[in-house]
Amino acid sequence: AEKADVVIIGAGLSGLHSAELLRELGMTVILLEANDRIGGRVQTVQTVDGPIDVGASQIGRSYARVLDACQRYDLKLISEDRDLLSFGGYIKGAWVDPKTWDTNPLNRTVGDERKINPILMGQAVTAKFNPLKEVDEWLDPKFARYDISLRQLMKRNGYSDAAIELASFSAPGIGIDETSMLRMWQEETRGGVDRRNGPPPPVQQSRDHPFGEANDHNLVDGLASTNNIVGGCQMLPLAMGAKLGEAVRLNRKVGRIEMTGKGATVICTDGSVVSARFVISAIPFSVLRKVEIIASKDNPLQRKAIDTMPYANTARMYVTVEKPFWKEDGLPPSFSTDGPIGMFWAIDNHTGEGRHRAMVVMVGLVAQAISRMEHGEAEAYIQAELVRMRPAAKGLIRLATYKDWLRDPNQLGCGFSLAPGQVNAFGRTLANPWQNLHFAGEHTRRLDFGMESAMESGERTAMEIAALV
Ligand SMILES: Cc1cc2nc3c(=O)[nH]c(=O)nc-3n(C[C@H](O)[C@H](O)[C@H](O)COP(=O)(O)OP(=O)(O)OC[C@H]3O[C@@H](n4cnc5c(N)ncnc54)[C@H](O)[C@@H]3O)c2cc1C
Repeated sequence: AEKADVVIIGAGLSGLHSAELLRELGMTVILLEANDRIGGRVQTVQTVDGPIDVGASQIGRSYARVLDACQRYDLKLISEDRDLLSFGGYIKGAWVDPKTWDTNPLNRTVGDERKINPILMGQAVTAKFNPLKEVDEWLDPKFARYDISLRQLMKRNGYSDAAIELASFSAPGIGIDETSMLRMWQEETRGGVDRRNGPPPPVQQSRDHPFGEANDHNLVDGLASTNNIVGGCQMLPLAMGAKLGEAVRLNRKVGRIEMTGKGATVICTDGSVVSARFVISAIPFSVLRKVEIIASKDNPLQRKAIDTMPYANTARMYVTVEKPFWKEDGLPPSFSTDGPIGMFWAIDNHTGEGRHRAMVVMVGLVAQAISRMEHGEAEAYIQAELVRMRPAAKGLIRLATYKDWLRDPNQLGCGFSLAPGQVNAFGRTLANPWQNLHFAGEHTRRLDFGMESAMESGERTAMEIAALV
């Protein structure tokens, strides 16, 4: 067996950051990566239309560690150019205008609910009842009673069945029954930090699209509210990996971890073996549950977390629209639907004419359903659905690339979730070490979100180990 002080499983941002910090502390590190590339959920695909980030791309002003790493590796940031054109809704087989929804006969909600944009019901209710002020409060037992679903929250607060039905297709998280409110509010409360770092309102207030995809483009200390890395986001893990050099081993899928109390042995599916004093699992629980973990002391609660933590999916089809078909049919360029393709995001090209970039964005239960189809079948189905709803789009949509994160065998999902009851059951302890096994990855976040949470967890595990040697 090869030997190192620390063996890290997974070369996503969390594993890479942990490795760079442990190396700075003088430890020997080996990083085992199942894939033939590093970066995990940071992936840039080269297409005929240029590089496209099919995973993470957006870097906020308060991404301290990510920004610091970009500076260290001399990566250039630019204000994101992905503002969305205005949104409509295709609900129950009809086009609805959010502005006149209040008086639309299809609107069966009651009282004040009638005024809520139907494509935003889930998000609006989630935001309205968020009791958290600080980024760590989602784990505070003081808020344990909110470890419930969005449906339960809406029922508790007297919402009509029609409002609950609408909320089910715009619920943040996996779905209206599947995700704990505390998990949803963690993300929302953390998002508030970025908003506080931006220019004062009303800069973004006039936008009529709902998904926080509008960049305010106002530079504060040289940063817009949303920034991208020039050349694609994968430039960051590539730079980190290049510095680690031969410590990163590609095509090494871990199949087994054996812990003895004094150390651990990690065995890959190709038969190669690495022994180390410490192991860091920097892979999602969706794939860790396929790894055999042998420990001299069992940890039933952690096993439960690894085995049952749900993962959300997103599938996205990135396309070029040859000419703006919305000028033909007079409907809003972007739209959200309660049907099987979720959302169509038309991206502003700043001229209003000619080619536009666009994305079909499937999240939640819609994304889980589309995953049952092979890529080719899914692409054809999505194109057909688009043309069914927007006949004017026929022949004008050209595929750039498609990515379904649930079908990626090294990811099996796009991001961690916690079901109602799971924050109280194991959410507060799942980042704790189990003998020599430490846990990094965005799913072990405490305060942060997105790429920054992966970096946060890499830093935490490096500090845990530094404190033990
Ligand atoms: C579509 C999408 C859009 C996103 N957009 C943003 C955004 O705009 N901004 C933002 O901040 N965040 C975004 N995120 C979130 C961000 O990408 C993640 O939080 C972050 O990259 C996770 O890093 P990680 O190290 O925790 O895990 P990962 O990146 O998943 O790394 C895990 C690694 O482990 C490897 N692995 C798996 N199994 C094994 C095994 N058995 N043996 C060895 N290796 C294994 C995998 O191949 C992978 O490389 C997005 C995510 C997705 C999917």
